[in-house]
Amino acid sequence: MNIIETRDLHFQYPDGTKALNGINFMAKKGEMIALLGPNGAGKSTLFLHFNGILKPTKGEVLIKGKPIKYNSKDLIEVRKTVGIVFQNPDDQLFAPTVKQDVAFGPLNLGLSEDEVERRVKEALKAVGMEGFGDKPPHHLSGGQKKRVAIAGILAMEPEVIVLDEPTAGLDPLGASQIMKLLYDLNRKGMTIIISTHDVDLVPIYADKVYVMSKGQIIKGGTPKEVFEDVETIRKANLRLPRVAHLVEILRDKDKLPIEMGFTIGEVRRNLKKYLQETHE
Ligand SMILES: Nc1ncnc2c1ncn2[C@@H]1O[C@H](COP(=O)(O)OP(=O)(O)OP(=O)(O)O)[C@@H](O)[C@H]1O
Repeated sequence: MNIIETRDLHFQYPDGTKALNGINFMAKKGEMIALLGPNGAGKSTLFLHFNGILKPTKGEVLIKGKPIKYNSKDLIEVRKTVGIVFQNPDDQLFAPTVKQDVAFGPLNLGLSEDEVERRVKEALKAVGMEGFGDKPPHHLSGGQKKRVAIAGILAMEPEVIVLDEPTAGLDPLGASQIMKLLYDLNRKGMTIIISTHDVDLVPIYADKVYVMSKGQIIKGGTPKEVFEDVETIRKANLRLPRVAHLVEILRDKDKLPIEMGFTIGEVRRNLKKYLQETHE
């Protein structure tokens, strides 16, 4: 069963902007999905439908097979299942201290103080922000705010975590730490959906990739299936992972028949294979 599904989803903003034009999106339990697309493609708008913050103009959103009903009781249940980390952490952080911010969601779930404390501690540790609990969020750097925003959602222990550009604004080490954390959570069974412009990270972590352009999904599949369709990738103002671009150049310009790959590991294997074959 799909844990999140949209059927023929359309959305128009009050000013008339048609941001989504017939989206059929599917996330199965336990998948790690990356949504790619240029600025303004509709990624954030789609995400805001996943926990009922926005209501479709047409079409429907199903959580665990049930259409969202948009009454407050139903929305509480939906938000227990699906947690969203917004693109801009300033939209998410508002409490006087980091600790209070991360505790806000769990407290609203009516959990005991001990349980809230445990979750806050664990979530801050997971994002590498233990020791920052007493700081006001507005004194943190952009990347630190992002981590705290992620901790706030982790502390809710949702079944699905949706992150709008989780690595944007993070330094390279911070970005790989966050991706590694999401990967570990995914291995433990959590469904993870991210939007990103970081095409180098996608083939390493994602099971499934969707490409959006102008409010539509123009391609979906495994990273291999998606990145092999170079025409669609370039049409959506995206690029190949750099390591794949290198293979493309070696094949096209240098006429070396190296098998395509999308991660450093894959390309390394393919290069070694090629070198072994030519030296036999
Ligand atoms: N509140 C709003 N009112 C009107 N139009 C909006 C609003 N928010 C977004 N839009 C428009 O909807 C379209 C989709 O925007 P959205 O933010 O979903 O794109 P995105 O793919 O997340 O882009 P980015 O990669 O830049 O974050 C754009 O044309 C945008 O200008």
